[in-house]
Amino acid sequence: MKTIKELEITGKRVFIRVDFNVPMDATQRITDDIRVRTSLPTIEYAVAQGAKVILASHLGRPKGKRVPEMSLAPVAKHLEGLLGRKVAMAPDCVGDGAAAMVAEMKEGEVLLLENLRYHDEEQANDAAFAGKLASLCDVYINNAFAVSHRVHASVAAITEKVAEKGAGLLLEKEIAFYNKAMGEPVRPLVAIIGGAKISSKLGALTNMLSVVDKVIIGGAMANTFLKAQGLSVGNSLVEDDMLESALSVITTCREKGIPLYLPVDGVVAGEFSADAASEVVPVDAIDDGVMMLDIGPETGATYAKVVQEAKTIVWNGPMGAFEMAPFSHGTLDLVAAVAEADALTVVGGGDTDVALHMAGAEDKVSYVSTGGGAFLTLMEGKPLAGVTYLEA
Ligand SMILES: Nc1ncnc2c1ncn2[C@@H]1O[C@H](COP(=O)(O)OP(=O)(O)OP(=O)(O)O)[C@@H](O)[C@H]1O
Ligand SMILES: O=C(O)[C@H](O)COP(=O)(O)O
Repeated sequence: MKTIKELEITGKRVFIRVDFNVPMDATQRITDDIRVRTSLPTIEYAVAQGAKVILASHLGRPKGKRVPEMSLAPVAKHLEGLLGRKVAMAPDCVGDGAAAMVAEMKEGEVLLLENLRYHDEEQANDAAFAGKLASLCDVYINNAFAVSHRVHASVAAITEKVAEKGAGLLLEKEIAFYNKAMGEPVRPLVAIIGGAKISSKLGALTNMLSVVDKVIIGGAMANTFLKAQGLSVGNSLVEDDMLESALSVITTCREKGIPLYLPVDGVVAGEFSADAASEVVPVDAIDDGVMMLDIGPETGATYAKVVQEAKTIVWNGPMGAFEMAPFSHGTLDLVAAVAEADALTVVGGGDTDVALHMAGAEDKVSYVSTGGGAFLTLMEGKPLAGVTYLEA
């Protein structure tokens, strides 16, 4: 896979697929701009090289309709502030309007196309649609790591329609950090897996077991592991159809001699609410009427110790329902431990990133991935479609 720096882009129309799928509040104010900021080095490089920079992204899931709340116009404004230069906004990503704006571009100018997913053909990986996008440019760059697990027109089919293609600096960096952590890890390598469901992370968990030295489990997925071991977890979120899978992970760890850390205590409450009265109980004393919403302090202390001894850490998924203050300690304390660890630390997953931000620790880990599903795909040991198409 070539990178943007290996391609001749001066004076050329360079189409950069970015992932500006950013969270916005009801007034369309961007509430977290990490995906925009991490795109800047590639955009600035292309501008400095005198390319005509055409940016394209999706935002949300408008299902082929022009949903005004999912317009990228607010992102163009925001990007303008970050870049310190004008960012023109095209009325659509294909069609005469976009083509006319591209035709008038001068070297070093930046244009953002409107939401790719206003067209069904984007997610259908439609070849004709990809051809229309490709007709806007001379060079295609994929810098959209977070959507590179999707076989969509602007990620996949377009690569077959352009003369020159390559990776942007963000895509390159994401892959490099992940490969450094998982490909040639300084050991011990510790995987921390949390979040809501085992079902969404079983593939990642299973794949990680062939590489990691220790595994820490937290979040709601720990409940299923505890239940699989015969413990009563009350009303806690459990995936009953995953009990067998949880047991098989436990067995594999035992056979391979991989320590698997599960909670020994937890913070429980009668309801999923920030105002609910909560208490700490051992995991073998969870009453019928309550649910476990965070790991407890004893568990947190053990997890912190494992993290402190690690030389490489890969983390996806929070330890509890951290959005609510009474259940945030497990996750935030672990963020603090990971931040202090003398280790290569790679963190991925939307909610895990939010927790890092809450703790103000995003600069204290080696790398924060911009991907959720894409990061998980790497953890599953699967190739990223976007990368495969760039290499073909
Ligand atoms: N014990 C628990 N009971 C119920 N919900 C929990 C529990 N622990 C964590 N959660 C919830 O799990 C969610 C995060 O899980 P998820 O697997 O989506 O994390 P992620 O991989 O970091 O994020 P994303 O899926 O956005 O990339 C949070 O909303 C959190 O409240
Ligand atoms: O937010 C993400 O994970 C990416 O932008 C991909 O979005 P999608 O899950 O809607 O394809």
